[in-house]
Amino acid sequence: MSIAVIYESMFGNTRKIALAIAEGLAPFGMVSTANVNDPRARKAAHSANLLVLGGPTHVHGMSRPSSRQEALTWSSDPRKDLELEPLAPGTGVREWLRDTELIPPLSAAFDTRVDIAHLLSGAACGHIQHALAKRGSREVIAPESLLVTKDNILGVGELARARDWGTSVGRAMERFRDR
Ligand SMILES: Cc1cc2nc3c(=O)[nH]c(=O)nc-3n(C[C@H](O)[C@H](O)[C@H](O)COP(=O)(O)O)c2cc1C
Repeated sequence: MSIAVIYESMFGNTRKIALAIAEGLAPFGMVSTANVNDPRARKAAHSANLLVLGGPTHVHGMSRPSSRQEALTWSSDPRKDLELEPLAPGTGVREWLRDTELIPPLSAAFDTRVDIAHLLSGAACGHIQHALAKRGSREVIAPESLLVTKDNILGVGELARARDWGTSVGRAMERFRDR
């Protein structure tokens, strides 16, 4: 099976989570991982059986040009101590999904968000899965949020949880394949 793990990330948290998910998926097929602003992302999606797509939660949902602009502003505030990802300026998951011609038949969605009550944080992952379904892709497993602190630092144990979730995605994908 060919698996594409595609992510958006302004400050690196979602990139690290995506790489950990890819590790968990490694026993289940050929895994390619790419940022939405890397041309390889589209190529990987076009040839994949399964797309695992994720991004940061911005304003309770998927990022928009305005929220990514806000993130750029945060990164130039020395008090926040945030380093911008080299591939950060550009498109987001929402636009990438809209502009990618071929979306794999199977998918799973994830996000990163702040570790506070879901009612307060919102979560991008459900919106991403909904957008994938609108493109005709079937979810193999429920969307998942991985958590960061209010200071934008990955929570303790979240990389391990991401690896385990990747393994669960792989197992779920196999159940779909065997049907
Ligand atoms: C403009 C902006 C808006 C955000 N809005 C939310 C939000 O509504 N809920 C939330 O839980 N986190 C929110 N966050 C925090 C990010 O989801 C979180 O820091 C994420 O891990 C960043 O991922 P990244 O490092 O891959 O960019 C927001 C961050 C930014 C920059």
